[in-house]
Amino acid sequence: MINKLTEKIRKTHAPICVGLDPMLSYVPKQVQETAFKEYGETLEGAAEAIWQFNKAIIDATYDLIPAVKPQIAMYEQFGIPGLVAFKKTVDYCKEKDLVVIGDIKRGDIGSTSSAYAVGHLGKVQVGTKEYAGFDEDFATVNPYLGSDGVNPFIDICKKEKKGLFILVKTSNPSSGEFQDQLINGRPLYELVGEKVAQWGADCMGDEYSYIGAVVGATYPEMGKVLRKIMPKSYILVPGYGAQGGKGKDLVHFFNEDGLGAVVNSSRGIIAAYKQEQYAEFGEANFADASRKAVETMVADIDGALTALK
Ligand SMILES: O=C(O)c1cc(=O)[nH]c(=O)n1[C@@H]1O[C@H](COP(=O)(O)O)[C@@H](O)[C@H]1O
Repeated sequence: MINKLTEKIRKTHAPICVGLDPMLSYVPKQVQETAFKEYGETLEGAAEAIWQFNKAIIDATYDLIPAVKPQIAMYEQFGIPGLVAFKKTVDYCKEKDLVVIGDIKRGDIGSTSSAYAVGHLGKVQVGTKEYAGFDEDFATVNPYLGSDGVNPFIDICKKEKKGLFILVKTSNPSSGEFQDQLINGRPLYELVGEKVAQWGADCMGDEYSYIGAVVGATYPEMGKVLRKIMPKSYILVPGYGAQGGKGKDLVHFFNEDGLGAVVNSSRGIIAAYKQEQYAEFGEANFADASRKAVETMVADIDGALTALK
C-alpha cells in the first residue's frame, strides 16, 4: 500500500489527503433536509446526511488527490448508523482508487491491539471463513503502550500489505505536556521517532517503509528534526489550514525527492464553502468549493517546495 501511496502522489503531484471529518454542522441544510425527510431527525438521518456529504466531496475531488483520511470519531458520535456511514465511505473511496487512512488512533495491550488491527486492517476468522471488517489501507496508532501494543498492528500490515501512521508529535497545543518531556536530555517525541524508524526498517516497500509517523504541521522545527530521524518513513502531517499550518511550514517534512510527507486538511477542505475565500460557491456548490480548496492547498505546498529549490 505504501507503494500505491507513493505512486499516486507522484501521479497527482499532490502530497495531500482530504480529511473526511464530517460534523453535522458542516453538512449544508439542503443535504440534511433530504436525509431527514427519508429517515427523520434520527441517528440514521444524520448518518445518511454525512454519507451524502462525503460522497459529493469525494466525487468532486478524487481525481486530484491520492488519499483520504476519515476520522472515525466523527462517525462514532452517531452510533451504529454512524459506523455504517464510515464503512460506506471507506468502500466508496476504495472504489475511486483512493488510499484510505483510517484515523482510529488505537493502541492497547497486545491481545486487544490485535483485535483492533484485525478489525481495521486485517480479516477476522469466523468458523472456516474470513471477513474483512472496516478494511482501511492504513491506520493511525497510538504508541503509548509500547512495542507490544504496536507489534500486532505491524504483524497484520506485513500480512495484508497495509500500513500505519504512529503518533510521534501531535499538532495540538498541549502535545508538549508529555511528548516534549526530556528523557536523558532528549525529548520523548524524538525517542518515539527513533522507534518508528526501527519498526519501519523491517517493513520496507520499494522506496519507503509502510510504518509511518504522525507529526503536526504546527511544529515545523520538530518536523525538520524528525524528518532526519525517520528518513524512510512517510510522515502524515495534520494541522494544515484550520489549525494554522501553511505550505511554508511544511517544506522540511519532505525529503529531497519531494516525497515522504502527506499533508492532511479536514475542515479546510470539507467546510471550505463556509470560508470567506470560497463564499462565491455558496452552500449549494459546497463540493465545488472543496475542489477549489484542494487546488489551492496543492498550489500552496508546491509553491513552498519550489521556492526551496
Ligand atoms: O492523527 C491525526 O490525523 C491527527 C494527529 C494530530 O496530531 N492532529 C490532528 O489534528 N489529527 C487529526 O487530523 C484532523 C485535523 O483536522 P482539521 O484541523 O480540520 O484539518 C483531525 O481528524 C484530527 O483528529
